[in-house]
Amino acid sequence: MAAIEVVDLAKTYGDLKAVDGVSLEVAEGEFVGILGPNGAGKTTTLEMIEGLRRPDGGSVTVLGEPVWPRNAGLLPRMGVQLQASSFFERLTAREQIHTFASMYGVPASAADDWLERVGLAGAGASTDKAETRVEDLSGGQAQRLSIACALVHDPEVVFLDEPTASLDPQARRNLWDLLSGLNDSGRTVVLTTHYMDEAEVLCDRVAIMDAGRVLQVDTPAALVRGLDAPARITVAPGQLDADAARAIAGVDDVTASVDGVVLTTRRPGPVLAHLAENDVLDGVRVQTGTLEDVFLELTGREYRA
Ligand SMILES: Nc1ncnc2c1ncn2[C@@H]1O[C@H](COP(=O)(O)OP(=O)(O)OP(=O)(O)O)[C@@H](O)[C@H]1O
Repeated sequence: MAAIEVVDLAKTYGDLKAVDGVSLEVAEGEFVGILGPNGAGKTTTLEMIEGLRRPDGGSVTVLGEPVWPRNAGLLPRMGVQLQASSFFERLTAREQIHTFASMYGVPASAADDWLERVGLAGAGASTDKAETRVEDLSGGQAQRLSIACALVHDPEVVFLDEPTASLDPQARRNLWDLLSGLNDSGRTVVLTTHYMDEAEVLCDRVAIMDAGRVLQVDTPAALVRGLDAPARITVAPGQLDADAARAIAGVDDVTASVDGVVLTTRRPGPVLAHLAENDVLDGVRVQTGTLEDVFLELTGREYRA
């Protein structure tokens, strides 16, 4: 049985089709990302899957049960982190998560364990923030706390809405370590993100969303493999002149840049072999397609998060 089954989901605001026929199946234990630019419809989709917004059309089941009308029986089995994390004011981090724990009948010791697991308390934490008020936490610390609060009742399915939005690159990477461990114990995780690299690093499969529709769903590697995009091979400066590069069989285009000579080719194998034979392989950089290229191919537009 799929952990999550979304069929032809739709939501309209006035004239705007915010979600326009989205279907998606998530297997148990899978980590799936919904990736798209601002306004693509990710949050609306996620909140309908969570049972927080009423769909205008289509259906959602989580763990085999319909999420709408509001299904209170599912709440203990789901962990939900909303995009704007809201906390109880003036509580410390520890009081905050204890409050969440008590709502689910979870012992305070389990809540303390979660503070440690997300690095906000205990010997492993670089800075112990358990007794810090939530409004005095940094953005990254607040995100860690809100994820811990969403997980404190050990849900089977976890939903995260842009968990690393507005964090600096270092804090994002720290949070990735935490998130990548989330489904180790078989939890199903669905997150939304507008960061391509995040989707690529964390997710088993990625649903690329734009203008209310899911354009393609697959593993990041398969999405990129399906591209009809050439490889770009950059040879370090001073090793190869542009005319010699143009003469290499399989090279479609050559441009000079400050990084060296850039060869565009759909047959990187023979071109690299030629460079090796001519002893100019040192410092060569090969770039293949990225999820940005996939988005460009699917929509005809550059990806702008
Ligand atoms: N309650 C609402 N009333 C009217 N329009 C809405 C409402 N919620 C969302 N929208 C619109 O629906 C579209 C999709 O919004 P949504 O928040 O789902 O996108 P998103 O992909 O999550 O974007 P972001 O990355 O900016 O959060 C946007 O154009 C948004 O302005």
